[in-house]
Amino acid sequence: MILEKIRDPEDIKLLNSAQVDRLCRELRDFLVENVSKTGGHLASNLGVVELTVAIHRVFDTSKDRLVFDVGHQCYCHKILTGRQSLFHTLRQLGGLSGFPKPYESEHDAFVAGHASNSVSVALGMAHARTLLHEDYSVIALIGDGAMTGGLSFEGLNDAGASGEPMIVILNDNGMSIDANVGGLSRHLSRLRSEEGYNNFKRWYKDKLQGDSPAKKHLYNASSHVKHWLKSNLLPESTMFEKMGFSYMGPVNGHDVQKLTQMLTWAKEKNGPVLLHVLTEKGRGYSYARQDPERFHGTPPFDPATGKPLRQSKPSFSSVFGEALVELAREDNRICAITAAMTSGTGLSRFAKEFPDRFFDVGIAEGHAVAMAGGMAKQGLIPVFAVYSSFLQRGFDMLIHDISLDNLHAVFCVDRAGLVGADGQTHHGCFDPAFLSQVPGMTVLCPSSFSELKEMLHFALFSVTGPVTIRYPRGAESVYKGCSLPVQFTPLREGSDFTVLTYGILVNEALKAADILEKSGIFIRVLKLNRIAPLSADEVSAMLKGTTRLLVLEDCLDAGCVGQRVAALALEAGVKLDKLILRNCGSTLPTEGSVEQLYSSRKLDGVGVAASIEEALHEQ
Ligand SMILES: Cc1ncc(C[n+]2csc(CCOP(=O)(O)OP(=O)(O)O)c2C)c(N)n1
Ligand SMILES: CC(=O)[C@@H](O)[C@H](O)COP(=O)(O)O
Ligand SMILES: [Mg+2]
Repeated sequence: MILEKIRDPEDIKLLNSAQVDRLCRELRDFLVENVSKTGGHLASNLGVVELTVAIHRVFDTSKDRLVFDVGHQCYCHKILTGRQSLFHTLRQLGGLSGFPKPYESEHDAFVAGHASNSVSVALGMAHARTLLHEDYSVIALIGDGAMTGGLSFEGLNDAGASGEPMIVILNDNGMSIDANVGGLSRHLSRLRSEEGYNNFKRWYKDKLQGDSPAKKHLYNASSHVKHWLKSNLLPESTMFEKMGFSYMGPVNGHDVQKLTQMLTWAKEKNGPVLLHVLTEKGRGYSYARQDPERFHGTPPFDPATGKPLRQSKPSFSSVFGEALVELAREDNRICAITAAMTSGTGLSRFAKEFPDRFFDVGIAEGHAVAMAGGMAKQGLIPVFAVYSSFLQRGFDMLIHDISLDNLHAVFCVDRAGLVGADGQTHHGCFDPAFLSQVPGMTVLCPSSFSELKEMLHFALFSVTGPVTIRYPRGAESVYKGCSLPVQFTPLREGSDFTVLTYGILVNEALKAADILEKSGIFIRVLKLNRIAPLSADEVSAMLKGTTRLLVLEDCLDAGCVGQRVAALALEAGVKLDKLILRNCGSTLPTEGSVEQLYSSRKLDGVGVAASIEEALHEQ
């Protein structure tokens, strides 16, 4: 085994070409074997095996700065930079992160998880190197999907003009999570045809050049075809050159030798270079190659069949998607928008049934929000389904392009709260605070599938201004009730303590009530159905009879609902003897199962019950 012997990435530079080929094969086997157990972003990593090896043959990532975009394709890099023996802990509590983390290794130059920032970060590093008179290379590795994000254009625009020596490696596999979309994607596929053209030219010369009169005749007669192909299929110059980059490629991203040569040239250039690399997502594992979307982020699976080990259950996303299709059949003003997350947000069926009313805008959340504003203004009912942490990108547009004109756009905020294995960059821990700050925004929080459906109907047809429905990753739990969107619903009565919560955490509050009941402690469980707007009168009505309160949430503390409830209670003259704000605190949890993370932050039934018992003993 060659892979086992790679203790340091410098070892890769010593391998001969046969050993490099073997290393690539072993890396693929290692990825499939491990990710089949842990789950993770398999297809993207299988696609960058040769590219990662070539990068390590040319650069020293302990000093040269390799900035991953999104970072879901960093597994080979982690394996080759001293983390092979820990790889079985990937995406688990206390284990390796699935994304680059500088705290894990000096080889991880920068945090990643959200798309399209790598060129900006790399340019910042290049400026630092120049101003501090240091000597190292800076490389941004960005996919064709991530390049659809507006932020990457801002970075390219600035970097191209800056003249700073840096390399942007564009890993073009034609795929985002789903097929890539938009004008850039079309430009890239035209550039890709250059590789096809070069291959054709080689074949053409090979076959038709020679001394025989027949070959000469055929060569002359057909050369106009070659010229036509060149002038009609290939662009005159690339957008990257126009922005100030030296463009190199496209190059076969599975040929380590060619890649090594190109990277060496790029390293020597004294200015910004864009190296266009063509790769195949899922390469080397037939199930992933045939269905790269399914293997983009996969749960554990059987490597022999490619089948997931557990059957997938209905989720809030799938229930939302089905419900939206039903409603869209009734009302043709309803449109669905996704920012490159069609399947993740449950919109695949909508996309098939209503292609004209379905908009995949690429990884462009800010644009999606502003576009929803335009649609709403002109009479449509836009529904933007988006993961909570990615909507952070659209905060300004929520205020400027939606709220200021009180437009009726619907935001279906998926992955709200803790998401589990993706960790810090993906937890939806900010939206309760930032959505509640948007003037005029209604924020609804279903705790069950039936409630989600009810609230979707209410949001589409009964709310006039902007409205959000926030729901978690995965399935509903024990609570399957349905409260119409009234402000709050008491789920359990008791006078010793009140637990106020919303969304999926009602299940933990109910568990706490069961645990405490066994010790003769009876708590009131209040379920908030709408966390914004919230008034002093509503809080006063909610807390009638309550003197001891615990507010349970899966977001960060600053700006959480508990803080608002406390302030409004004070304003309303509600006197509380005891107040516990139980949330994620001021730091984002890392990776782990949602249950483990709840437990680590005492957000689970056991933790809540223990806190209440402790508080009662103190009194
Ligand atoms: C701001 C933001 N929006 C959405 C995502 C979700 N996301 C992660 S990877 C990905 C597709 C990236 O495609 P590409 O960069 O081409 O990489 P590939 O998977 O093809 O290797 C998307 C949409 C994200 N990480 N960040
Ligand atoms: C890398 C990335 O941002 C996405 O692929 C994310 O991991 C998807 O997560 P879900 O599994 O929750 O859809
Ligand atoms: Mg891609």
